[in-house]
Amino acid sequence: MNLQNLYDKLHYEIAAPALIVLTSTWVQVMAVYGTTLENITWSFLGNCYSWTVVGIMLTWSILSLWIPGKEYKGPATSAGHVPVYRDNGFQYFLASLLSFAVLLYFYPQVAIDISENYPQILATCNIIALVLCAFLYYKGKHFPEIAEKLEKQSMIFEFYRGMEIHPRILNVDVKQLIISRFSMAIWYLIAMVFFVANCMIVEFSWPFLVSVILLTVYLGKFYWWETGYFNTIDIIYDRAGYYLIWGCLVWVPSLFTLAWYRVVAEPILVDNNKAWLILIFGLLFIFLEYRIDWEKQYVRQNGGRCHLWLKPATYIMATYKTDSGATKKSLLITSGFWGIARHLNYTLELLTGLSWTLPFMGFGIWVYSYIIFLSVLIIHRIFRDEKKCSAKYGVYWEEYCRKVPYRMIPGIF
Ligand SMILES: NC(=O)C1=CN([C@@H]2O[C@H](COP(=O)(O)OP(=O)(O)OC[C@H]3O[C@@H](n4cnc5c(N)ncnc54)[C@H](OP(=O)(O)O)[C@@H]3O)[C@@H](O)[C@H]2O)C=CC1
Ligand SMILES: CC(C)CCC[C@@H](C)[C@H]1CC[C@H]2C3=CC=C4C[C@@H](O)CC[C@]4(C)[C@H]3CC[C@]12C
Repeated sequence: MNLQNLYDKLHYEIAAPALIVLTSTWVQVMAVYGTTLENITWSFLGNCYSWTVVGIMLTWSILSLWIPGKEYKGPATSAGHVPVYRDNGFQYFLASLLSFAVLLYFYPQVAIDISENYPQILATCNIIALVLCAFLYYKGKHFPEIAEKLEKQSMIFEFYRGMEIHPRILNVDVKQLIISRFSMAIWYLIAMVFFVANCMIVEFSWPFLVSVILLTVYLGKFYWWETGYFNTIDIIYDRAGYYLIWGCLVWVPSLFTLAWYRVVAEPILVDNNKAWLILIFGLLFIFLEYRIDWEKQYVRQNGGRCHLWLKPATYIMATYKTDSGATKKSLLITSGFWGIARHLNYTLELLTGLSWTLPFMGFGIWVYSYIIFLSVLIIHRIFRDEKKCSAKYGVYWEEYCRKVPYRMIPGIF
């Protein structure tokens, strides 16, 4: 067996089933042992409370995509299909923020109830996610809406990877619903709820508030730029399978919220002065990340005829061929932040995640779970993205890598 065969065997036959088993087990272990809350119990089927909470969140997310409003057309797939999204992300964010705040103001006990039912909420998300992934697999296998080119693989791998790129159910784009509506909102709801529960069980804490403020600004930024997210590899290339759908329905509300869950019933150890410093740096990181994503959009929209950092923008005019054989042009920016490192936005993503974790220093390794996972995800993503860019742009990508030799930290990596 040569190296390529060995890699394929590992990738298709071992990694995917192993990840399914490991991640779904980890979620349950963490829900029971990841906190010092006293009344934690667990049930594989969830309970009435958890089904109500998840049901309301799902209905809220579906409604946001059903109400009439502005549309955004995403990039065409290789089969020429143009996905259509609802362009009301920021309104959805503001409405969610307001509703959570009103709910917590009039019914603060909900914070304790949700915190104590957190394992059941995850169990409920898990059931919904597995049923949805099975449905999407069946639908994509037997009734795909768009005939995309697809390599045949083992059933487990296809379930993990997914079948369709842009599946729709009841006229709703499944990826927009699950990734950018449900998972981002439940991430936020859980963080807010743990903050209020901490105030009620222990006492009000500025460092905890700083952490929630940073998440609020980060998610606000995400929704402000939501249509930009429809141009990323998750949306353009990845299929709606276990990785994305289970990941966003279960992994995001569990692992991404673990730091807050760990400290929900504990007095916070970091002092207020450190918390202010973390807030200043965290806001700076979020702003810089936004600015990097913005620079790419700005230079490309202006066809390169613009300034970055008070100087004319520089770029490589790359050409590439589409699946239908047509030749197209695209800019690879070599000035501004894109001239410093090829994935500086990922560096800032990590620093931002770290900034809302640091207020919980002193509580051991649990609170760093998200940042450890994100580091692995991002390194893996860099190699996936570069493979994609190298195949798309060929010599132009090589030229870009020569001009901008580092990926995340100039001089190091
Ligand atoms: N919290 C989390 O779990 C994660 C968050 N993120 C965040 O999501 C956001 C989007 O991420 P993502 O789409 O992965 O990454 P990028 O925004 O970095 O987009 C990568 C794409 O940009 C284009 N590109 C690459 N280099 C250049 C250049 N020099 N000039 C112009 N275009 C270039 C290429 O696409 P093309 O085909 O258009 O040329 C490439 O595939 C980021 O802010 C990131 O930090 C990402 C991963 C995980
Ligand atoms: C099943 C698991 C082993 C892995 C699941 C991974 C997914 C949950 C995540 C993969 C990519 C992630 C995201 C990418 C970009 C984003 C933009 C950012 O501004 C907000 C977060 C996110 C949407 C993020 C969400 C989780 C992933 C989809």
